[in-house]
Amino acid sequence: MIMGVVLAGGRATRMGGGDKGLRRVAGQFLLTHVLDRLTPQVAAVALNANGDPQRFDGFGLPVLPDSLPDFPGPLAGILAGLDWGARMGAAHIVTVAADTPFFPHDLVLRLQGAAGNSGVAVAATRRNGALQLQPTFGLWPVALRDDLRAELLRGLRKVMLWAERHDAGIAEFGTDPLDPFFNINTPEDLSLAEHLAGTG
Ligand SMILES: Nc1nc2c(ncn2[C@@H]2O[C@H](COP(=O)(O)OP(=O)(O)OP(=O)(O)O)[C@@H](O)[C@H]2O)c(=O)[nH]1
Repeated sequence: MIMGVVLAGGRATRMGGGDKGLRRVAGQFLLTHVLDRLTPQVAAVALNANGDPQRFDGFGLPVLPDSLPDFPGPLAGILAGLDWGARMGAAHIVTVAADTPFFPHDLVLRLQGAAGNSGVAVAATRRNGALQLQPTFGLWPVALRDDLRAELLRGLRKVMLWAERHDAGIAEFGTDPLDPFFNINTPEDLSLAEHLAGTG
């Protein structure tokens, strides 16, 4: 069983603070766009976010604070997702970023197809021949959660470094007509997403 976890624990400094997922694109929360893509692909979904969980009440989903507070970066959110997956009896989780509204409808299937013996896979695209890794979009076995906890405590902060240590497979996605991992960091990105949502 694969569960989905939306990584929404960032600080959104380039956006001016607050929750990027609660910004609106085409009249809907960014998080709603993300959930519309993720929910059909997994058995259940949770949000990873710190602070007051009540601001997400309208989504009716579990809100998972980082398992290790004060460890900056998305790895702490992935660990929170793995701990939740373990409690729910899942074998794997798939993580997605809360600021990426157009990610592939076949993300989970393609990650499963790319995973090697370790069961780990991450998404990527290619630009001018070079692989662009998208490690916040990954398939992670719940059995690796104690390994991740130990690595975080040792100082590991980079998702891709942890993925490489577990021989991550790479699921490569096309970018025509749109980079599916276009993510929203600034108010200008939000305007562009508004335009893309209208034309897409
Ligand atoms: N749990 C958790 N998730 C994080 C943290 N930092 C980033 N993320 C998530 O990682 C993904 C990529 O985040 P970024 O856009 O690089 O960082 P951000 O904090 O959201 O935005 P900036 O502050 O503008 O860099 C998003 O899904 C974030 O929610 C963190 O400290 N904890």
